[in-house]
Amino acid sequence: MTSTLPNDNIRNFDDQITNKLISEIIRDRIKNSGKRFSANDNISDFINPGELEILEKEVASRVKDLLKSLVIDVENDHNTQETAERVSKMYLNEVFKGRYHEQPKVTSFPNDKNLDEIYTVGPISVRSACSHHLVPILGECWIGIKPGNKVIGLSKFARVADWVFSRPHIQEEAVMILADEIEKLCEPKGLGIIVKAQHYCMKWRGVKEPNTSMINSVVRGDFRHDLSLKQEFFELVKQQSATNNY
Ligand SMILES: Nc1nc2c(ncn2[C@@H]2O[C@H](COP(=O)(O)OP(=O)(O)OP(=O)(O)O)[C@@H](O)[C@H]2O)c(=O)[nH]1
Repeated sequence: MTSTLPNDNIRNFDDQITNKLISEIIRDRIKNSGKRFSANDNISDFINPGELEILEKEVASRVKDLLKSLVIDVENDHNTQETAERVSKMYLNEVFKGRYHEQPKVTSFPNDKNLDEIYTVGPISVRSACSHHLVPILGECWIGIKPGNKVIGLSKFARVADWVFSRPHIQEEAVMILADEIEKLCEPKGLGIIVKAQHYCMKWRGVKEPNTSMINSVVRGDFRHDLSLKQEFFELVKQQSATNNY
C-alpha cells in the first residue's frame, strides 16, 4: 500500500525509497524471518532505534481516522483534539509496551547455598487487555519457585510480569508466556503461577457481570510431578493472599 497519510513525518528513510509505511516495513521484516506477530508477541527485535517514534505518528494518524469514522468532531471538540496522539502513545509505550519494548534487564545470581525450598512472590499486579475487545484485564498473580542453579531478584518477577501482561492477551496464554519467560531467566526446578483477574469485556460491556473473575494456573517441573510441593505452593499463596499488609 502506498502512503496516503498526510503527515510526512510518519515515513522514515527506508520508506522514502520503498514508499512503505513504517508498520509495513516492520511487518515485512518479521515475515521474512518467519516469526509470528500475534497480539501477545513481543516484536521489539524488529524495530530499529528511532522507528518507534515514527510508528507512534502512524498509529496516531489511524486513531484520528477511527475517531472521524465515529463521527467525532476532532477539529473543533477541544476534548478530543489530541486524543489520537494520546491513544497512540498509550498503546505503544504504556498499556502494550510489552509488544514494542525489550524485556527489562534481569540479572541472575548463582544459587550458592543450593537452596531447594520453595518460595512465592505476590500479589503482583496484572494489567492487561483482552485481544478480543482491547479493554482491560485487571487482577493479581502469584509466582512460586523451587530454585535451580540461578536466582533472580524478587522485584524482577514483577517487572517481567508487567512486561508480559502489557500486551493484548487471553488469560490462558498470558500465564503460559509468563511461565516461559521465567523459566528462561532462572531455570527453576519447579515453577507455579496463579492469576486471578477481572475482564472488563465481561464487566463493562457484553454480559455486564460486575464481580466475575477468572482464576487459572500453570505448574511446571517438580510442581507438576510432586503433588505435595504443588499443594505447598497453593497453600503459601493462600496465606499470602490473606496477609497483604504488615
Ligand atoms: N477464554 C477466554 N475468554 C476470554 C478472555 N478474555 C475475554 N474472553 C471472552 O472471549 C469472548 C470474545 O469472543 P466473542 O464471543 O466472539 O465476542 P462477543 O460476541 O463480543 O461476546 P460477548 O462478550 O458475549 O458479547 C467473550 O466471551 C469474552 O468474554 C480470556 O482471557 N480467556
